[in-house]
Amino acid sequence: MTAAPGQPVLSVRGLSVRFRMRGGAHVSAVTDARFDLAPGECLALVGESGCGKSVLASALLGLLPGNAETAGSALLGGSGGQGGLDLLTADERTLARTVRGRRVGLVPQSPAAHLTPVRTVRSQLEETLRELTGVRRPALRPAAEAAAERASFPVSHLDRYPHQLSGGLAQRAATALALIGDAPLLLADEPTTGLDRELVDRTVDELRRHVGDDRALLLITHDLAAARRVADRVAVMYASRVVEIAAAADFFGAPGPRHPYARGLLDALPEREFTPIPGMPPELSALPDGCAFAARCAGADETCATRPALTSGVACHHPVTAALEAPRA
Ligand SMILES: Nc1ncnc2c1ncn2[C@@H]1O[C@H](COP(=O)(O)OP(=O)(O)OP(=O)(O)O)[C@@H](O)[C@H]1O
Repeated sequence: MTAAPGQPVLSVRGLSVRFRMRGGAHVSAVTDARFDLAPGECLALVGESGCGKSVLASALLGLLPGNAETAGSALLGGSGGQGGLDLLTADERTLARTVRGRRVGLVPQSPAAHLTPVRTVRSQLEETLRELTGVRRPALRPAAEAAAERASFPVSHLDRYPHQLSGGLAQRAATALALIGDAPLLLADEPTTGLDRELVDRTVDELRRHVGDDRALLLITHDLAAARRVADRVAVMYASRVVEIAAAADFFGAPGPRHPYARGLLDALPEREFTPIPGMPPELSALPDGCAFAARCAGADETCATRPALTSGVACHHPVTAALEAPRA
């Protein structure tokens, strides 16, 4: 099922996730996230470890643990009530039968943990094909081979077990599984963890190749080079909030990021200034009322004691503008 014409594949509004902890405490893992994902688009969600990226992905798949409380909406295949399914309120039966694999394909962080260790790749592809597409023998074998080829997984390796695969091939096997249902939304949660640079590039190029007229990719990563390589837009998360959303060309080129945290992220890259952002992110159980980045920000002043809204794509009371800073390399 694809999005209606002119509709986003995914429309996230005010999505918040917080975890109930012992003693009445709460961890706010995602706060008021809002973004759309258009057909044919790749949105990279970037940010430091622990900022809430994976929790957001789990919310979209209905895979949050029992101590999670959610608010807002995440409409799949429509918005404004026009045929969209709200992933936050859908029941488990709907999610299991019609969403996971069929409308949202997950490319996991760790294929080694995602693939069943005691079954060959062929058997896992065939099972997923049976389940999602209804293909039966004798068509199953050629269908599994076609599914492998689609993700550039060598057919000659189909009878191998996951532990017999390199990291790159395991990732391709996981991608092949994710593509079987032809889901309009591909959700890749840190799909390049543990891969070397060349394999990272190959993996994200591969994922990008599957973003077509009807399909969008949400790429969750802390690898800014990977985001730069394939994303159309970049959403930067800090301490549970999306603090900037920008076109990738603007973000990585000129004028560059406008939020001080996002600029700090880029400046920390070895190929840029290699300067770490001072300090640490706040505890998600004790977020300040105002800007969560203020304690680490050289430009903070009294206005930062109030929380900035995400206006014009940036949540900062005084975002850096092109007029203030020279374009970056
Ligand atoms: N079940 C839970 N109960 C309480 N806190 C949780 C739970 N699951 C996740 N968290 C917290 O939510 C926060 C966000 O975690 P998340 O895994 O989304 O971060 P991330 O940005 O994906 O980081 P990484 O890149 O390391 O995966 C973390 O502080 C984490 O400890």
